[in-house]
Amino acid sequence: MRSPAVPTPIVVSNVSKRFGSRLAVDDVSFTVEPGRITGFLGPNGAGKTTTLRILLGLCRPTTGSATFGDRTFGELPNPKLTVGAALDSDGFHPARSGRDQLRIQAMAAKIERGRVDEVLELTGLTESARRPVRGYSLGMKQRLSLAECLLGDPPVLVLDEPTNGLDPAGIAWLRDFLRYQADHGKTILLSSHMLNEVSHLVDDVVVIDHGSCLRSGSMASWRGETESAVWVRTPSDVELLALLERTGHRCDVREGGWILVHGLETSEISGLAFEAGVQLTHVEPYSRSLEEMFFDLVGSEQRGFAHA
Ligand SMILES: Nc1ncnc2c1ncn2[C@@H]1O[C@H](COP(=O)(O)OP(=O)(O)OP(=O)(O)O)[C@@H](O)[C@H]1O
Repeated sequence: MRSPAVPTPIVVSNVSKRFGSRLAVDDVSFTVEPGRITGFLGPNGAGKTTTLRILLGLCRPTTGSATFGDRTFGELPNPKLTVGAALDSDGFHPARSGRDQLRIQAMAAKIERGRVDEVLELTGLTESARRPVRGYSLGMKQRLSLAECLLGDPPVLVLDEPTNGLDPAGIAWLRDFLRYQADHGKTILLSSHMLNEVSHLVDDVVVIDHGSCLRSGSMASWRGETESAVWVRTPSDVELLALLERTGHRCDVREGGWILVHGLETSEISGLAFEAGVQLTHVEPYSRSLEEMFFDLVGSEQRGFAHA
């Protein structure tokens, strides 16, 4: 019988990493809490992988420290029992079956054999477990990486770009899988440069760009700080635009007759239009995407990266 894993935060304190003249990570600090899914987000080259490599003991920080609880990766007696890490889902032996890959890993980490079938079940791979990995889709390889992470039932999961190559159904499966793990107390840190893709997966965000941490905290508080806006449609656009101008409200006219009104809630624009006798046929709250919130943070000159 395994004893339940002790909830373990990830603590990154003032980590910097210099490669020659390049400062890849610049004084980054954040904490990842147990029971939460935290997105480590930023464009290509922002410093995400370097930070994760430091956390996982694969690279030494120039300054600062990164720990699981109060221990660095190197200080953990059997790391697989504390942290499950997936940095690369393409490192499996193509001729070996998924089950054999996991058995070898389990043996090396002195984990009981029965756990292999449990993690195959948890990741939905039981049916394909005896087939060689060369026949697996990218999504199945991602699941096999997750299965490997779970072998030691660790309290912490660290996943580098886990949505890479997943179709919408795969992303939906990953969301439910991660939520289940977080609800069972695991600390989950996942990196991604596809901001909108992960916005529905994460509770908290750490945003990094050019090696510096720009923001850390909950998605909800970040959303709460962004300006409200409302989509409306009206058969009387001239009257509505005149009303908005009179009342000092900024708006954008978009395709299909939609008008985006800034700085108002749905009830406020409805009340304003009703009092002025302007009919509205549609009123919908506008929700800013994570990508747009990111650009608000760094300035619009960096818009290029999102489609890289
Ligand atoms: N071993 C290395 N030697 C020199 N420079 C490096 C090394 N590893 C990373 N870098 C540089 O450090 C910066 C940060 O790279 P890193 O891979 O951490 O970014 P990233 O956010 O993970 O990007 P991506 O989303 O593309 O994986 C980049 O400019 C990269 O070229």
